[in-house]
Amino acid sequence: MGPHPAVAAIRLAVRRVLHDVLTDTSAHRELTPSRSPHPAPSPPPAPPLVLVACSGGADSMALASALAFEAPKLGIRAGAVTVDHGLQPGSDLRAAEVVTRMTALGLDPIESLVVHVGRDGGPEAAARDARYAALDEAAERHGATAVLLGHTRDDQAETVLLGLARGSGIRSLSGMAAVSGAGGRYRRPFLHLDRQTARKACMVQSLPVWDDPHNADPAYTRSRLRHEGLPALEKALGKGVVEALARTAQLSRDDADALDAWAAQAESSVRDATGLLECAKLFALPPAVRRRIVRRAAIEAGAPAGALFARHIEEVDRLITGWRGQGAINLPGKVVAQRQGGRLVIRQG
Ligand SMILES: Nc1ncnc2c1ncn2[C@@H]1O[C@H](COP(=O)(O)OP(=O)(O)OP(=O)(O)O)[C@@H](O)[C@H]1O
Repeated sequence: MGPHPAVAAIRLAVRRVLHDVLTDTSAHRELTPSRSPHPAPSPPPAPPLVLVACSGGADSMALASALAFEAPKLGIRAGAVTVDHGLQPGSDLRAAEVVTRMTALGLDPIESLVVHVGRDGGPEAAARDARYAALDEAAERHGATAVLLGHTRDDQAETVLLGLARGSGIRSLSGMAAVSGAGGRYRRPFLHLDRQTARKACMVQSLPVWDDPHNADPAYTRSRLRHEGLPALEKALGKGVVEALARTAQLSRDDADALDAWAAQAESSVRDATGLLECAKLFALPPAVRRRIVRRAAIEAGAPAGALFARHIEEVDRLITGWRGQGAINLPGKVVAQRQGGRLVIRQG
């Protein structure tokens, strides 16, 4: 008898990603030229290492179990990292528990990292920044080829809804990428898998899971969305809404990539000989392309991307499309945008 369908599903998802990782690694090796004209026969390359980022929750426990099962069959070493944010009493005990569970799965190396969570951008963003910094550092130190994250289709649907509610365009509707980070380090094998499948896979494999109290804490926006927003939407629109939102993410990502490429190409044609942006030429472009050029120029001038919102760009855009002698516009990062003699000048003020 084969494995339970939920276990088969998580293993297949991980196997696919491991194949991608292997393909990318061997392509990279072939592309990396030897420095010496007469290279000495090199020792066989060490088997690649893939780490799983595990919180002890159902999604990443399922992920860890599937990685432990699939990696050896492909000659890949499999390890794990758990991050202790130190935000709840007993978080150190939980981290130790995760290490025990990862050891039982046969993963090696296993790391438990304690991080300091600051305050920038709110509690969720600060914890995430600290976590990714720790994961990056661990990946570098171990020379890991990839780090697997347990985000599911449900997480993706939540991310799309959060983007939609912010009103900030299709880039934020495109949610999380299946591959991201430096050199495509982060991989999300479960992005097309629903949360229930991961939970079920843990249950049938008798893997104990830890339910993060933050996930149920109504103080967190994502938690309210998970426990109130999405169920209400499902009630009103039907069960397929999560899948539809995840599909929206993929479609939006493709559209956003195409528009970004268009804007990058169009940019040189709207600059004058001195490199300044010409308002008449910008005006002739479709708004989606024009606003992207404006945004890129603002970031180039020093505006932090994370603090630059759609309303900022819209206001600068009005210097081009609704010119009536407006004054300079202040942007985050002390960047100033103004219109001067038919040119749009964006620079540090
Ligand atoms: N403390 C942590 N240590 C290591 N990895 C983590 C930690 N928290 C989150 N991750 C990684 O990020 C992914 C997404 O985390 P997030 O908190 O958004 O989702 P989650 O629903 O809590 O996931 P899970 O059920 O796996 O805990 C996790 O699946 C895991 O891969």
